[in-house]
This record gives sequence, C-alpha cells and structure tokens, in this order.
Amino acid sequence: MTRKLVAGNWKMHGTKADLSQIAALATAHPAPRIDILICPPATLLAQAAGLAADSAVMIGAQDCHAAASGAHTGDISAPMLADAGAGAVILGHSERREHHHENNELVAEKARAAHAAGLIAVICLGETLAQREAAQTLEVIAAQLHASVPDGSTATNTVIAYEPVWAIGTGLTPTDAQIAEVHGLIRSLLAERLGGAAATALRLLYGGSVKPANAAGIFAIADVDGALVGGASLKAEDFSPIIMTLEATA
Ligand SMILES: O=C[C@H](O)COP(=O)(O)O
Repeated sequence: MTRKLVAGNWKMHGTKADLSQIAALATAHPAPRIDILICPPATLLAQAAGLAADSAVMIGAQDCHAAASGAHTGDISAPMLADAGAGAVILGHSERREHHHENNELVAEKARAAHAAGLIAVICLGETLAQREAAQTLEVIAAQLHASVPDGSTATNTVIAYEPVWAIGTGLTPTDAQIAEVHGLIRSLLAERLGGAAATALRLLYGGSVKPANAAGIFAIADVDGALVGGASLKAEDFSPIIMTLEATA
C-alpha cells in the first residue's frame, strides 16, 4: 500500500516570510509515517524546495503548461517545475477549471507532461452545487476521471483529489456517506482502467474545508487516503494536527 498523503495547496498566498511555515513543518515532522506535500506559489518554489531538501516535506506546484517549452508568456512547464525542485503538481483544480477555462482534455495533457517530467500529478475532480442538487455528481465525476486521467497513470505518478466545488473554502463538507460514495466510485473506475492492484494503491484524497476539527472523521471514511488542504495548510499550527491525525490512521 502506498503511504497516505496530506497535501497543502497555498493557492495565491505566501511571500518569502511564509517559508518559515515550511521550516516549522519539517522540524515538527522529521520522520512521518505518511507523505507530506506543500504546494506554495511558483515564486517560492525553488526556495521552498531548497529549505525542504533534507526533510520529509515534498514541495509541489499548483499548475503547469502542457508543453515542455515554447512561446507561452507567463506559463511554467513541468520540466521547469522539476528543475525548481518540485516533486508534484496539482492539476485541474476547480479554480483553474472555472477561472482559466481548463477542460478535462487539457488536464490530461498537463498530466502527461507532468509524468514525462517525473512529477506526481495530483488530479482534481469535483462537482458543483448545481450538479449535486441535480443528482449528477456520480456521472460528472466519472466523466472527469475518464477524460482527465491519461493512460500511463500509475499509483506512483498520480494522485486523485475529490474536491466538491461547493465545499472549497466554504466551511461546508459532504456527509461521510457522500464522500464514501464518490471515493468508492473513483476506486472502482480506476480498477477498470488500471487494474485492481494499481487502483488499490493509488491515493485518493478528499479536499474541501478540511480542518483539524473534522480531519479525524474524514480520514475514517472508506477509500480516503488523505487530504488536499487549502486554508488550513497556510499555518504549520493548523496543518500539523491534520498531519498527525492522518498519521494515527497509518
Ligand atoms: O486545494 C484545496 C482545496 O481547494 C480546498 O481548500 P479549502 O481547504 O480552503 O477548502
């Protein structure tokens, strides 16, 4: 079984002063029983990776371009992220899908680029509130999974994060049964796609308003192998208890 994983997505937060949070995490968790990933903004990647180099904290990015290089002003390629010290990249986050019009096919192209650069692709899926209320959640997740996860995905180069759009930054979370239903669907669809062994080993994260107070309940749900955390990953004092809560289940 692949180690469980807690990933922090800093989104567009953080300046050099906040690198101290990564140093604090590295010091607090010298030999964790789970994997720890922090994805700061691209401006901090190289410094964060340098700081975390000899620690158990992996540094990742929040997006990449699908091409390795070229005339793409403002974009950053997967090989560039790897060169800066990233070991992973978040792809298809709902904020990218909504505000940057990223579709499943583009997410799959980016994931292929990430794999080629040796990065773990953390591929995000999730339904909107309107889709959930229309009872479309399972078909939306199935379609996203089918088209966003490229062939060649394995338990070591890919992580799937289920993030209901309506739960992100809202303080709302699905019921345990709703999370279990979606994670179970993802696991079974991955088994059809990649085979049972790979599907069992591939880590499925839940994301959306995960906090120290609700982490234990979420980590007890079937097929939840960790979390993708936004707001509560910005401060080590909030993120650390989430790490320890997942460790207690490992
Ligand atoms: O990538 C992280 C998610 O968007 C969750 O964010 P949140 O923990 O602030 O709700």
